Amino acid sequence: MKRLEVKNGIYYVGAVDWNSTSFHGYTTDHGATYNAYLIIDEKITLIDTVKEPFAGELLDRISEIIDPTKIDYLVSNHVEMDHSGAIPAVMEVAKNATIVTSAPSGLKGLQAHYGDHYNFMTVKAGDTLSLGKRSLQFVATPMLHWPDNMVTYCPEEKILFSNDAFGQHFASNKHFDTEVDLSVVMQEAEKYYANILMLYGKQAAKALEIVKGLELEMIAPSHGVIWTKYMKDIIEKYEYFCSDEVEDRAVVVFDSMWHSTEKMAFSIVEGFAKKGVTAELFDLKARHISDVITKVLNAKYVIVGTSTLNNNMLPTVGGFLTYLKGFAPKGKKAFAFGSYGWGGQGTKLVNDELEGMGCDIVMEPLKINYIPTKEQLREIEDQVAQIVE
Ligand SMILES: Cc1cc2nc3c(=O)[nH]c(=O)nc-3n(C[C@H](O)[C@H](O)[C@H](O)COP(=O)(O)O)c2cc1C
Repeated sequence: MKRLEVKNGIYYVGAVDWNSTSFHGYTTDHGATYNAYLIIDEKITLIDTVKEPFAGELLDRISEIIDPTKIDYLVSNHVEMDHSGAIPAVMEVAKNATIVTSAPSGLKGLQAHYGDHYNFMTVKAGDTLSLGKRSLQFVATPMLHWPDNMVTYCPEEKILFSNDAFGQHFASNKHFDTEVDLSVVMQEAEKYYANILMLYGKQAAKALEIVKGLELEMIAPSHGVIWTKYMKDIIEKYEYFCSDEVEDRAVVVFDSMWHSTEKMAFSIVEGFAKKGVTAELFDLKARHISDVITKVLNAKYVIVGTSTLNNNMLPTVGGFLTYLKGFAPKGKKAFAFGSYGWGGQGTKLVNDELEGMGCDIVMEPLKINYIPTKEQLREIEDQVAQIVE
């Protein structure tokens, strides 16, 4: 195995999950990595671990550098199992190691996952741990995206171990931002932010202020590539993601049994086009909700369509709305649309859901009985064009 020294005496010892296609339900089209870092100093320190099935790869990478029994500290920035899953395997080997975690949530979370039989040291915001020549400073980032989250800064090396922040699901045997296709990595960073962090925009903005106050040469997240040359770019992206700024852009998302609602969706896209507004169409039979949510981030309009099935909306649309609601999309401009046969309850239910989650309803539900005619479709285009500001 190649030893990858990312900075003086600091090594990448993570794992590449080439075959990952789903990360707790979010699609990972470019695979994933679980990054861990080993610091060689008077105190040998491991920053985070990997998902449990990759414990062997982690220990093999560590063994290329030192005997893993010599690990003194294991810093757990986040309890979630993609970073903590290999803690038992590491502790089995490094019997004298101390796990460094946030108080109280990190400690409680790790004990609930792995028991209380390890040596633990709890740290809080501003605490410093000396490793010898280097030190680690801990920065609490609660609810980014669990209560226990923290990031770890090494001032002597000007490196931030940022855990989930600035991460991307992107498998590669190249680990720096300068070595990969940056456009793909940036898209994956956006998808990661949208699906994992979007709900916590306020906390993200606060954490960004702290990060901007640090002297930095490198940001080493626990997923994807390490930021060096493009550090400023990803920080600027994050500032934008967590801002209230919206693009004059619409996301039109729907499902349809016999294409009637689909025809309406096409006309809605055309209606936006008439006013020069970019609108993207997502058929929930073909597109995954994690991709749709990525587009919802910073979009002005979310338009949701369903036909009526058994007095209800289509189940895929219900699933999407449940996911959307979790992100509290307050203030997005929205309306419901769809075809129906008799009762036509589907669109009203979608409308009520959108309203209930705080969207700004800009039009009564657009409903068409069975198959829309050409005239009706033209009318839909005009109605949509009228609501565009
Ligand atoms: C299994 C089934 C159940 C349906 N249930 C209802 C219903 O409860 N109420 C209603 O208004 N229409 C109902 N419809 C009619 C559809 O909503 C209607 O055919 C509509 O045009 C389909 O639009 P779509 O092609 O976009 O799916 C049902 C259709 C099917 C196939």
